[in-house]
Amino acid sequence: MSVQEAVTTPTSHPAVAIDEASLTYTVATASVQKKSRNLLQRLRGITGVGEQKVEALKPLSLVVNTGESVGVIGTNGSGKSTLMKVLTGHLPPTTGAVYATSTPIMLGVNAALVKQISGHDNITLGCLAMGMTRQQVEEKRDAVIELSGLTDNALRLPMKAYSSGMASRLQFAIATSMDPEILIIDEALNTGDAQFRARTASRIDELREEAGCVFLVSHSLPTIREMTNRCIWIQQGELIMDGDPAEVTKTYTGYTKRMAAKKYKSAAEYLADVKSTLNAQKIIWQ
Ligand SMILES: Nc1ncnc2c1ncn2[C@@H]1O[C@H](COP(=O)(O)OP(=O)(O)OP(=O)(O)O)[C@@H](O)[C@H]1O
Repeated sequence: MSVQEAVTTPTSHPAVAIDEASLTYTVATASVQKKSRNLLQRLRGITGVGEQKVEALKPLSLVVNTGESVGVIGTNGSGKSTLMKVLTGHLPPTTGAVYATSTPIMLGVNAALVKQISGHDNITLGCLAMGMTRQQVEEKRDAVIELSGLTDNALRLPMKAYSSGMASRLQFAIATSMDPEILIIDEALNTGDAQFRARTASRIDELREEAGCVFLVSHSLPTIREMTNRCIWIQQGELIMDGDPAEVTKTYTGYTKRMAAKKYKSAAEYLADVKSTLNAQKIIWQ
């Protein structure tokens, strides 16, 4: 769907428009004399520093509307995180552009929480860091605590005493306390237990209802099916499929099964077949 179409459809309001965005990393590499055979010789033979380009994301266009929660799937190294970093503005696209109605907030496993201070203090710090006033932090505190599901005792402990699941819960609760219009969750949910997953699912629903839009990057296909209403499959930096989560995850499994069985030729043909049916979005500005 184009932005033009999206705008003219009464029920769709684009929250994010990715217009032919691509990303190529530049990596510094050591230049080595060709004759070197073993590691030591190769190290001795280093003649200088070169550069290597990694095309992590090929030009990709996508429009996501408010109220959509989009699952992002793809095998390791397929470009999912890179796309999310381009969305949040952490990485400027090499070509193309990204437009969003507000700054997308990334909730990732590495989001900044301070291990040495208590959960309570992390709530204060995290909320202040997201731009809340002290008064807003106090207004939100109970809701954050409730969503985290952590006891007062746990919240008094320094975060270094938390399990990874407990840390994820708190991180999720802090990050979503802002009611961000566009929220990106990168793998953060996989460490939670069933009870927490149910809470996050209902919080994601709330965000969607509050006219937000959510991107969820995950290798857990049940999580994607449970929590999203649209799914995109990225492979080798390209958009392969975009549609209903049940259908996309099923098709994707067809690919991963071939890869796991080392049927590489068949997997490549399957991928090309699926991609050929993609109705690629093109953004037309009015
Ligand atoms: N900082 C970087 N410098 C150079 N290349 C990078 C960098 N980060 C990622 N890449 C490369 O870009 C490609 C896409 O990586 P990306 O992290 O986006 O994949 P991903 O789909 O998120 O993978 P995973 O599921 O393993 O997290 C890979 O080939 C990777 O090696």
